[in-house]
Amino acid sequence: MEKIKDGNGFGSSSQETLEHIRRSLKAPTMICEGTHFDWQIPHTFVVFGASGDLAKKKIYPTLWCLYRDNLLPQPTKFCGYSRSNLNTTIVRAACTKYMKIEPRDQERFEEFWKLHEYVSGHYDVHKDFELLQQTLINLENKAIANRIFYLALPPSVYKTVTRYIKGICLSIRGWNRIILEKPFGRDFDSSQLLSDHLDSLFKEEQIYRIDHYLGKEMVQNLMTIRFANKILGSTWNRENIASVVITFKEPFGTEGRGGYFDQFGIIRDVMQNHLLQILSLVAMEKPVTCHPDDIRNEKVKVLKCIPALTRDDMVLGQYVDCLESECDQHKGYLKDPTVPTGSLTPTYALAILKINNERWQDVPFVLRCGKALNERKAEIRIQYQDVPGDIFEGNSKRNELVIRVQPGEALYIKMMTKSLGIAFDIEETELDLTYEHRYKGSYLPDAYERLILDVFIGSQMHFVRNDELREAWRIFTPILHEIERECVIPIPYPYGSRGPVEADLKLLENNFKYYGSYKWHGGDNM
Ligand SMILES: NC(=O)C1=CN([C@@H]2O[C@H](COP(=O)(O)OP(=O)(O)OC[C@H]3O[C@@H](n4cnc5c(N)ncnc54)[C@H](OP(=O)(O)O)[C@@H]3O)[C@@H](O)[C@H]2O)C=CC1
Ligand SMILES: O=C1O[C@H](COP(=O)(O)O)[C@@H](O)[C@H](O)[C@H]1O
Repeated sequence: MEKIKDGNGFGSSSQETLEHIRRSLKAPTMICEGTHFDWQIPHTFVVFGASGDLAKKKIYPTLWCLYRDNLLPQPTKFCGYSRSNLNTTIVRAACTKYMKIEPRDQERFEEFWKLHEYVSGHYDVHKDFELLQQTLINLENKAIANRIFYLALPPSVYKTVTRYIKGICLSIRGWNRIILEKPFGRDFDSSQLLSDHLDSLFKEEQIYRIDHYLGKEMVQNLMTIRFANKILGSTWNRENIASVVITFKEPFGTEGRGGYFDQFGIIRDVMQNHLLQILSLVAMEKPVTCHPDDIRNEKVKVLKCIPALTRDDMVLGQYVDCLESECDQHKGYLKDPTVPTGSLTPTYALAILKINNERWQDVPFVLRCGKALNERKAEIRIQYQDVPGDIFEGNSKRNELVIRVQPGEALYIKMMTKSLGIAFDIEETELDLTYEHRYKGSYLPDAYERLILDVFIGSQMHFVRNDELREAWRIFTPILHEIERECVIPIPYPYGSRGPVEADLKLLENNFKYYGSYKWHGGDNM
């Protein structure tokens, strides 16, 4: 029996990579303890919320890519479910523009849609779930099948839908797995209620809480960068590192989706999940093995060392009109007609987190995220301390290790070298690993492709465990409640700017030095 690593091991050239994955998957494999991937057993993938945005933009296109690349068990069939009176033809028409279909794939694309069914039903009507169950049984030709249920739904219906899945729609002789999208609650208590509810229906190993940042190449890379490199591993501590800044920036605002965003705000939307997940991978201790539970145990341990945030740790912002006088497109958050009048919801947040353990005591971990900023960027910036006893007249600048998550995956180390030529000056340069150059022409699977494949495989390495979630809410709930209770007014920042100036001051106070002198000569990194 071949043993493959949890996760997916994507590598060099796309063709080679796909071949490798296929070979590994086709052998009946033991993925992690107690989990089999049975290539030949029929699987059924049920998409709840099939009429929605997420389903058409992400889930169906991902299923298509996995099917096209022959990565799914055979046969895998698909069933959409939502309240709208649709059919497969209509679902297909809605999704097609988000799918990449080369002329050579046309035949396969037709085959893909022949494997689909659609059921129209309510989320709280018993007989509609009976109809779904009957449709699934027919789709599976009454054979043994494993089932995956993807809840691409608003959390308000999670409880009823999961109850009906459990009561009516489970596969009797195969396994059943449930994928849930964030938000997993609004705060500690609501998240706990949801968790208790899910616990009463399913085992933790059946529940896959998706945080799609855990499916991104450079986020998955963090474990390797840290634990397979002596040169980095030995400096990864408070003796060498001054501060860590984890950033998420988007160059667009809510653009008509303000109704949804306003209920959550940027802290719940991005910081409490994506950025905190990255932090835990950057800061955790080395796990005993690469087993998903060993990794998640370490993530929980480090989160437990972080005290709940307070007002002093935060800077909050909300975007207003773009400053350019002729710009009438980039209007302030409050001018989005879907945003409630006078909303105080932050669209920008910076938080300083402290980790009270031997490795990180006194090293600020800065999480920053915002909408309607000057660029699209997600990165991890590890800033090293000043060189002690500098002999270069104070001209040495701090080293930085930057892990660029997107766009343009890269890892670079900013360092000082002698300037070229006869002079003995020093200058800033970089050791640069830009993926586009190093892995030219390679196929980088989308985060959802990796994560959905992981669910088929049964690997929970890149999914959020219940206790991680509890710790995340413990850190953020008091400050979220305080912001709401005290109607904290966010600092205005112009659409297209870098966010509130106060955020840069906070960085400065927290041992992050910005020199403004570094020049990148590598061209466009987008
Ligand atoms: N392989 C590659 O693709 C490489 C690309 N590059 C590119 O070179 C460019 C510059 O490199 P970079 O590492 O960002 O170096 P910089 O020195 O320009 O920026 C360093 C950090 O300082 C922040 N910053 C900018 N202005 C201020 C300010 N006034 N106060 C406090 N902080 C500030 C930036 O964040 P922010 O503006 O987000 O707040 C950034 O996090 C980037 O576009 C980078 O992507 C560099 C090396 C390799
Ligand atoms: O979860 C979310 O993430 C997206 C950004 O995802 P990305 O993969 O495009 O970086 C963000 O736009 C959205 O508000 C948030 O809910």
